[in-house]
Amino acid sequence: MADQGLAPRRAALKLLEAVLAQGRLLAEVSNTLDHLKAEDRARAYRLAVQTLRHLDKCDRVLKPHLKKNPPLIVMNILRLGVVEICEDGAAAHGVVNAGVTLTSKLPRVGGLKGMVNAVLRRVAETGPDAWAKLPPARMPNWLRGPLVAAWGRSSVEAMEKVQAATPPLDISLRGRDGDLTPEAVTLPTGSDRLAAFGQVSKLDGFDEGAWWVQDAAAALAVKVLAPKAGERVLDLCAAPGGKTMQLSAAGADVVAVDDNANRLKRVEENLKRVDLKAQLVTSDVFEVSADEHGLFDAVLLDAPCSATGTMRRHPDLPHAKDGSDFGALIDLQARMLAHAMRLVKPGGRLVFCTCSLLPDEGEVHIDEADLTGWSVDRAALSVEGVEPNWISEEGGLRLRPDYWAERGGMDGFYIVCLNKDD
Ligand SMILES: C[S@@+](CC[C@H](N)C(=O)[O-])C[C@H]1O[C@@H](n2cnc3c(N)ncnc32)[C@H](O)[C@@H]1O
Repeated sequence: MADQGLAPRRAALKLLEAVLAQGRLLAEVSNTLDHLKAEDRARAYRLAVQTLRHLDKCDRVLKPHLKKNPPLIVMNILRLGVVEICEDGAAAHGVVNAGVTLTSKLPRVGGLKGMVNAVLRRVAETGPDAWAKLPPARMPNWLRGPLVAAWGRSSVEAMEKVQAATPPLDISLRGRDGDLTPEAVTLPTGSDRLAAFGQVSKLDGFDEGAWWVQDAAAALAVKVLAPKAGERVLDLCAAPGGKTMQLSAAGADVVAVDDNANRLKRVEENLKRVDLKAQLVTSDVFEVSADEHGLFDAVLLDAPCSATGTMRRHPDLPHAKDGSDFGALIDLQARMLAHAMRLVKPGGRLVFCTCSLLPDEGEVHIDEADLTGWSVDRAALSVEGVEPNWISEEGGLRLRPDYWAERGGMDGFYIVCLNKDD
């Protein structure tokens, strides 16, 4: 790292500060890297992601060498050093020098450069062995507690093991005849997976619009909905449009709604690239009325949620959040579900899903919803590749990062299909 300059490290520190001190998500602050050349940008982002992915493990390696934790900025310099030495196997002298130089230039805490030097030297001696013996990084307690209560300790440990690895890239093909790189393997549910990949837009078939990036778990929601050609389908909370593309590719007549105009623009761009169509509506879900749009054969509601199911791809999330906004999200999901149910034709169906690992954002909604005139459609879950133990008591699909662990896991998701009486 050091021999490639300090700029990417400095940028990685800024990203870590934004996540750990300001509670911002990496996606919200990645534009702070815009001034860097592409190679440094990628390196800075990767360093920040790796540090966040292994944060608890970094701290455990550092603990024996620290009398007390230094200020956050210095702690983050040490954490970056641990990741480079222990995870990346970088040459220690370069990492130590970089850590010392970065610390020495900091206002007020520059005097800690001697401590940084001593600690990183000790990490270079004993850190890699300690690193190899440590269990995967644990999630922060605010999230680990509820997940252990929901799924049990050993399941959470299995999730943490999957989340410790860089996740593969999942792809949905526009048609099965699409041309993809030969390294891709087809998963039991039909998504394609690449274990290693570089820049996504440089992969075979991207420019031709042969596929789009979509986690295999996320792709299951539309498979459960099973759209038929010509059906009118309402896609609520549609951006950035992975599910919109699936619906349109199946030949459905899609109305896609999102209240975020910028994100809906991405749906437009995505549809254009893959040469698919949908009617795009910038609107709050609660403003969508049967008077204006009629009733639909099927409605897909991919409600805003804690996104705790996506942590293996977004390891910043558990460190940026503290769960304080989840109550409001759970309430919003319940109200959205009730509204979406009003937009389904008699005899039609509704798929509700969230990329959350918390039962309060999934199973509990179905347990508590007023389902008069509706039934939970268990048969809809008979989708290729879905395993029986993924089906939950109330008839939804519970997907977890530790499923398919040997293949690289999957996003956590909850998906349920409800049928409206005729
Ligand atoms: C989980 S994401 C949807 C992902 C999308 N279905 C896909 O497959 O690519 C949730 C979306 O809900 C949108 N959203 C949040 N609150 C909304 C509201 N009240 N009305 C409409 N859209 C909303 C957000 O802008 C965000 O794009």
